[in-house]
Amino acid sequence: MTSYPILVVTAVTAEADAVRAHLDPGNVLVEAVGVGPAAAAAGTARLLAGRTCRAVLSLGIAGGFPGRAAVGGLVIGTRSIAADLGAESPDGFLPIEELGFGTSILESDPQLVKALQSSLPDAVSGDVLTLATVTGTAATADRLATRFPDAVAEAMEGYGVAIAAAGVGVPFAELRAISNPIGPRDRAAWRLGDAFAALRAAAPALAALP
Ligand SMILES: O=C(O)c1cccc(C(=O)CC[C@H]2O[C@@H](n3cnc4c(=O)[nH]cnc43)[C@H](O)[C@@H]2O)c1
Repeated sequence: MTSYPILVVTAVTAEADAVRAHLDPGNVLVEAVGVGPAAAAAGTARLLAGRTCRAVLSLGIAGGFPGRAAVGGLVIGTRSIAADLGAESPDGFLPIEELGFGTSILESDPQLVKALQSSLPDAVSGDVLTLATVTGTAATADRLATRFPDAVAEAMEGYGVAIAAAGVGVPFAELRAISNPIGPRDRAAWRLGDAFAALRAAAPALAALP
């Protein structure tokens, strides 16, 4: 029986290389499409056009909410949420649901989540926020942590990949390795080596996905 490949979408080549080296290329296709939700959606849609895939994964590094996801650890996204898609108001942020323009929340496929959880038992599961701007102040981090009590991480692509996958009815999930805590910008504190090591270690779990 034909087994269609898994498509793994990353933002940058370094993320793609981290997992590609540990995978059977016939079974998993890994492509970097650029940083941010727009590049992620456009790149994923292009890769899915004229190709059948059994699942699509958004994969890469991310910021972790302190106390919820540790630097160097892995996060399995149960939902990918476009946290800045909506409108400001004097009474606070209004998500697109409240504006009547669709949904800012896309669920990961439960079977993919279950398979990842079973292959990666140390990973934390929870919501992963998608933002066009990396959080860089304690005030924004606190506001997001309050608005999204189940969020464990933020990155810049998951919702974009998910919307492209949903457009063609392909199961989606998000897997992230934490490179930095979410909070006041401190680029020197980013632990890219630890996060890339976690991505490399997670690669075999991708090949085992249903
Ligand atoms: O601020 C810098 O100097 C800088 C240099 C290189 C890369 C960056 C990024 O922001 C990379 C964004 C890239 O990584 C993901 N990511 C990692 N941590 C976070 C975060 O705390 N919040 C949002 N995104 C994050 C993201 O998915 C991008 O693909 C900055």
